[in-house]
Amino acid sequence: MAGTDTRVTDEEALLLHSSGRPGKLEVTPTKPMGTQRDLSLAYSPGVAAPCLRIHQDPSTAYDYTAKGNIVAVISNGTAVLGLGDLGALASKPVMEGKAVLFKRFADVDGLDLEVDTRDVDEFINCVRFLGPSFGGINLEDIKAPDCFIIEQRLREIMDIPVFHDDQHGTAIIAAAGLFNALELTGRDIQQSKMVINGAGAAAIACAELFKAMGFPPANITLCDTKGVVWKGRTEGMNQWKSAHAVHTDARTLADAMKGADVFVGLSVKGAVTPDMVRSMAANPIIFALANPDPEVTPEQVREVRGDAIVATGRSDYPNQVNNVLGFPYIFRGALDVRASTINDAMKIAAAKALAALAREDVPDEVDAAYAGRRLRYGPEYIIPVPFDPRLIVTIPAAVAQAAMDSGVARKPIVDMDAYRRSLRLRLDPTSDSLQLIFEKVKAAPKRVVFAEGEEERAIRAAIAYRAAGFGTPILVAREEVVRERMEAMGLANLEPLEVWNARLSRHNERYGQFLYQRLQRRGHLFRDCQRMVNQNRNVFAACMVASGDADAMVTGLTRSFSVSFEDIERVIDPTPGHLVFGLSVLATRARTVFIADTTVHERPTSEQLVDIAIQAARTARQMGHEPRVAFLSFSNFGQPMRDRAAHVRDAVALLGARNPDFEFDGEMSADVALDHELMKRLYPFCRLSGPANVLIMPALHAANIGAKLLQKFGGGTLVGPLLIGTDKPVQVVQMGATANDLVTAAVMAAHDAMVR
Ligand SMILES: NC(=O)C1=CN([C@@H]2O[C@H](COP(=O)(O)OP(=O)(O)OC[C@H]3O[C@@H](n4cnc5c(N)ncnc54)[C@H](OP(=O)(O)O)[C@@H]3O)[C@@H](O)[C@H]2O)C=CC1
Ligand SMILES: CC(=O)C(=O)O
Ligand SMILES: [Mg+2]
Repeated sequence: MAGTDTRVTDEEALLLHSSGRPGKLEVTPTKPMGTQRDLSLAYSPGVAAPCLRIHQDPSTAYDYTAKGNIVAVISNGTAVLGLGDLGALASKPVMEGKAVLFKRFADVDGLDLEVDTRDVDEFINCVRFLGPSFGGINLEDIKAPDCFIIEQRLREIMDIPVFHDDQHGTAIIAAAGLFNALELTGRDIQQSKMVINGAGAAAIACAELFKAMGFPPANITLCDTKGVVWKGRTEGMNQWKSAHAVHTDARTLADAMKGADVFVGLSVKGAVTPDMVRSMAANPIIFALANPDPEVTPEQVREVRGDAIVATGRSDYPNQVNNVLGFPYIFRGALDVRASTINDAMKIAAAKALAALAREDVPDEVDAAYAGRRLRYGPEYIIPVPFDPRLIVTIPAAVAQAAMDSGVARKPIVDMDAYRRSLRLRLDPTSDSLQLIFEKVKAAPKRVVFAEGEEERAIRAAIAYRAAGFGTPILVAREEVVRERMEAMGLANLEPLEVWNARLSRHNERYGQFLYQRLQRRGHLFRDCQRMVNQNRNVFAACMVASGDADAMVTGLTRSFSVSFEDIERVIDPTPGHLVFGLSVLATRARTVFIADTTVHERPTSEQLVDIAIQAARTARQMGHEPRVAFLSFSNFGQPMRDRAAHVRDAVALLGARNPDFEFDGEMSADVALDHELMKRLYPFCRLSGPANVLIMPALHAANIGAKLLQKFGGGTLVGPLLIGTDKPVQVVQMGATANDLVTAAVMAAHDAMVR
């Protein structure tokens, strides 16, 4: 079973919770608190101003306080996962967990509140007065039927969204998974028979949503601790169970499971036996969702049924049907439009968006987060995984749109595209610095050739490039190989990609002549050139770009940088008067920094450093960053005066003589370059008006090591190294690049083609 190596022991979990600062979260200020003035502004006397504003107009609380981004996770601990009534205090680890999931996946500030009462009225009275503090209320792990009464009453009396996660979050995710599982097993929802074990919060909400999706009410049988919930039963009943009672002769779970198409467990560990599984219909769908241990394990199912689609609520098996896929994003969308409630339209929109996302190609980053499992729509992947970065864009946008369409949005979004961009930015700081370029390329799409067109990553990148509207991707490949790969990836139904076969292309004669003109005095015969065009895909792709058949090219997946670059150099020269070098872009939430030369010149001379600085500054500006260039060294402005820093000092002087139109200075150490306060204090004469954002390194090893250290410890994302200075747009990715990296490189190459 995939993923078993991700199992954890109790000891490991206890150690995690107790190590360092106990628990899982802390509060971080968002405003500076370093000086007396900071205190005067943020606290007394300054804080009086927003208080008075809010008093005059309560809606401004969303502008002057954190209210609009805080969701309270509230429980009384009466149904903690499937562990039962552990009480308020013992539920705190789960509630802290939900709070951090809010933050991690949707940038919502979750705050856990454990309310120590089992009395429904006391609980409601406690929560109802907390409304001013929060943008929304996420009720969690409150047992049925109390949870139904609590949620209903709080929804009536509070003016912010109140959402019982175990009911609706679970139902939304289960509905999305079920929708796909039915499709994969070729079932008609109208003809399918389902058994739900459990008749509590999660089970009742699931039954309701499944019926709303089209499941015939008579085909869903609920079971609880007393067995089947049948019409006429009196023991252990309540009005919510009665609403789902069915006419049936079945009295036990085992009776009900015979011939059932779908089983949904929302009860307790081990409630289902292998015999029950054996008695189900062909290709059964089994959602054993009790946490932390399912009603029946996937291993137990496999022993008796090889034809089942199995889902659990856990992270360590395939098909995790868990409300973590819902509540962060549903609240994100609801908060962003200041929805007064979370209604059925918003829930259904979330379920549909989740189901649709599972059918799309999965980015490599997501596979990597799951120990390299290749996630592909099918029986072992019916629902997106929690670490899928597309969720933060797709689900809140669908929820926000549904809130607007159904009239509960108090602050509708005017520009949905801008909203989607802002969502992406919440979790991915690079998206901001690259966004400008992405938008420009979409406005002027380009033909980009992917030289290694038979590689799966290249095919997926080409599909993504086209789907995003960046232009036309061209694969250098054999058509039949691309077709086979797309079939194997489950993408055969897509419109075919443009493929150029280097061996058979009618352009080969022309490319061969072109190459011969360039290489005849470098020891190459015409037939050598023709062979290179036929056999070397980098050469062929470069010829396409050189002769205008494509606007730009990307390569690098299968050969090292130097080998790929050598191929390209045969066809494409440096831009006259320019140097070819590597520029790495490190983007963090706080800043974007350009670092050069990270690939080509091992020990650049002063003159080369100057050229690198000028070209790096130009690229930074093209990417929307006003350059502040620092020439880095181990010394600062001649202290200590050592020979090794001399070529850097000379470069600063040489650049000064060329009177560039950007700020620059040096030599200086990295800490001074990046900390403007320190720079002003120690070197008030320094010409940079802010922290440097273009770092010119003294040598290749320092550049390469520095960029990677920054990425590792700075927590940002490294883009590139981008190849700068070639006469035609070319990008060479690193061999370990993902399909996503390749798309970024293709867009950078397309952008390069645009700005020339
Ligand atoms: N994967 C996910 O995302 C989620 C999973 N869950 C899981 O669902 C389960 C129920 O949670 P929740 O609805 O909040 O809790 P509730 O306390 O509201 O409901 C529990 C239900 O389970 C029934 N039950 C308990 N033991 C058995 C048994 N041996 N056989 C049949 N039914 C039984 C109870 O029956 P009775 O009414 O007779 O007492 C009750 O109807 C938990 O295991 C929880 O972890 C919940 C939310 C999300
Ligand atoms: C996942 C969840 O909320 C539960 O098991 O209760
Ligand atoms: Mg729960």
